[in-house]
Amino acid sequence: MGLSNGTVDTLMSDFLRKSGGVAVIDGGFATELERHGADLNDPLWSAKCLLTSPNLVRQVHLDYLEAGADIIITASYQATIQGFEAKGFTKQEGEAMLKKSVDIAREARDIYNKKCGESSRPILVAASVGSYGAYLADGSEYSGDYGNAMNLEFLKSFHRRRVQVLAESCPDLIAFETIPNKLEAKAFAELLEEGIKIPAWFSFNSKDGVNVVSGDSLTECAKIADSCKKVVAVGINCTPPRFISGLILAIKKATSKPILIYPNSGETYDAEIKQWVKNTGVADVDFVSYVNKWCEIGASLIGGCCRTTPNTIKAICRTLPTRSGSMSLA
Ligand SMILES: C[S+](C)CC[C@H](N)C(=O)O
Ligand SMILES: N[C@@H](CCS)C(=O)O
Ligand SMILES: [Zn+2]
Repeated sequence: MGLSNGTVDTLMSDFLRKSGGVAVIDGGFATELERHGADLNDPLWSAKCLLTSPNLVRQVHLDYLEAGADIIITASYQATIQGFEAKGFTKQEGEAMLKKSVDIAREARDIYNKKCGESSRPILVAASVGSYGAYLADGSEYSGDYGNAMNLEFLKSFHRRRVQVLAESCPDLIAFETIPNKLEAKAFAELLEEGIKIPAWFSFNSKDGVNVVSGDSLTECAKIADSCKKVVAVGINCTPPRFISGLILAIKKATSKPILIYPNSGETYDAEIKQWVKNTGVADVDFVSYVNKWCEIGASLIGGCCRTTPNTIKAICRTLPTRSGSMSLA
């Protein structure tokens, strides 16, 4: 079940209450596809699997639900109409692919709920919207540098139809994620005000533990999210775990909306070879050692981003007092 009666205003508070105060987001999606053998060396990155392996996409969603995730994020992070057009698809086919990303996640939820029967829990499907930098496919979401010629209208027009199509596909939420700069946060906030009926979260990334990756002030970015009525949670993703506590404290000063956190493993991404460099990562046990501290200081949605796995999510569920013993996590 989702939360079919929820409105934009109450969706997140109802959901968090029903989840015992802290909800669990899934883990790295694209990197889990890769662990299952998918080759993501492609401008569409994980969205390539919507074309080539929809069954694997569904299976990864199911694996995260089995691991204990309360929120699953769709495969649309790097799915854009422009990206599909560059591959020779029509605009309509690109739009159909966006819808398919939501349909597959909803199917996974239905399958899982059916299996759980009466012991099912509320589960949300969050439609991912990655940044313009993700579409560029050169790791720009870790620099947030779009050049001096970039402007608000360009970003709004780049994302507009994509956001509309995803919203019309009936996810519970839109997850604007790995937002690297203030201009793009503003573009997303303004697009939401153009009649989008689905609530959203804004999730930024940082590489210094203070600012967002472009160097823009996290406080200013979080304030943009705070001012937008459609935004129901604000936080950080795809950022090393060691930076998270400080970032939560900074966000808390800018908003009283729920705070979400889904760090990566701490490894570094090499966009040229499209691979993670395995030198600075933390093991699941270290990642999870931070989780209760993050909750104590104010986070209420916790999961993992790139290079975390269903095992990370199982470990998060085991460590949360609100979850321990509430489900079997074999
Ligand atoms: C969050 S990054 C690892 C996503 C992939 C990147 N946009 C690329 O295409 O290389
Ligand atoms: N939801 C995306 C985020 C990439 S930073 C993924 O997990 O692949
Ligand atoms: Zn990530």
